[in-house]
Amino acid sequence: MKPYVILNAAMTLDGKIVTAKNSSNISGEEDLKRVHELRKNVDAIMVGIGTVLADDPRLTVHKVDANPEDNPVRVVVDSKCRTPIAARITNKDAKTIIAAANEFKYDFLVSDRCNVFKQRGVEFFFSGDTRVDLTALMDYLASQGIETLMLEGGATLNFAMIKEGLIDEIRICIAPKVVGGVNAKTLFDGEGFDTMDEGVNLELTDSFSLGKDLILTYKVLK
Ligand SMILES: NC(=O)C1=CN([C@@H]2O[C@H](COP(=O)(O)OP(=O)(O)OC[C@H]3O[C@@H](n4cnc5c(N)ncnc54)[C@H](O)[C@@H]3O)[C@@H](O)[C@H]2O)C=CC1
Ligand SMILES: Nc1nc(O)c(N)c(N[C@@H]2O[C@H](COP(=O)(O)O)[C@@H](O)[C@H]2O)n1
Repeated sequence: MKPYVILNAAMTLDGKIVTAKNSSNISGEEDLKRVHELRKNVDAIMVGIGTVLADDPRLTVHKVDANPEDNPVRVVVDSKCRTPIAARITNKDAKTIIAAANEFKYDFLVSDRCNVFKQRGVEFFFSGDTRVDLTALMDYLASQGIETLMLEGGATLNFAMIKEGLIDEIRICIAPKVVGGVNAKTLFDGEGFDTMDEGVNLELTDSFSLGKDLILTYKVLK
């Protein structure tokens, strides 16, 4: 059992989702409104710990009209429980689940940080030995009533999710910009596949201009 997973991201024409110096304002205003309408229409939104540490995102609906109950559940994939106490995703604006790995479970559960998170209502899910078991996580989220999940990056988690066959749809905003840089993260990093034959095949289902950007929607072929 798993939620329907939509990966949404913004990238430059050369496939970069952030520069090597961590600059990531890619989407135009119109696209950000589209993203927040999508946030409003899913049950949960998930990012990797790399994104939390780099951006300190809110992961709420704050660029279009919304009520507090429109905020999706926030899920952070954080094997080693590195989420900072000051991270905005741990505030009370929405429910938050931190998914961590079993190796770090006992030390974390007795830590002061864990108590602070618990007081804020943050929940935890442990799976996998040293790294979060993403399939088990999807199964758990589905058991919690989460039917639709928006994956919002970053590069490492995106690849792990698609490699595990857990992404159903991809919505990409391509900004008319090129930034280059061998150290700038792309839409899918991770270890990559060795051959084109191993690559994940997609089917283009929609494409349209939005302000200065181009929006492409793909179904992931399984
Ligand atoms: N332009 C865009 O649409 C977006 C850009 N970003 C950018 O992406 C960057 C962050 O990307 P990354 O550093 O790649 O971090 P990430 O957000 O993909 O998190 C990766 C981390 O997740 C943890 N993790 C735990 N279990 C895992 C598993 N089973 N598989 C994979 N990872 C697992 C690991 O600690 C791993 O290092 C940021 O600079 C952010 O600005 C992030 C989201 C959207
Ligand atoms: N769709 C999109 N376009 C961009 O240009 C971006 N930089 C991102 N980044 C993602 O949005 C998160 C910020 O969320 P809040 O506004 O703080 O709620 C950021 O962490 C990335 O996941 N997305």
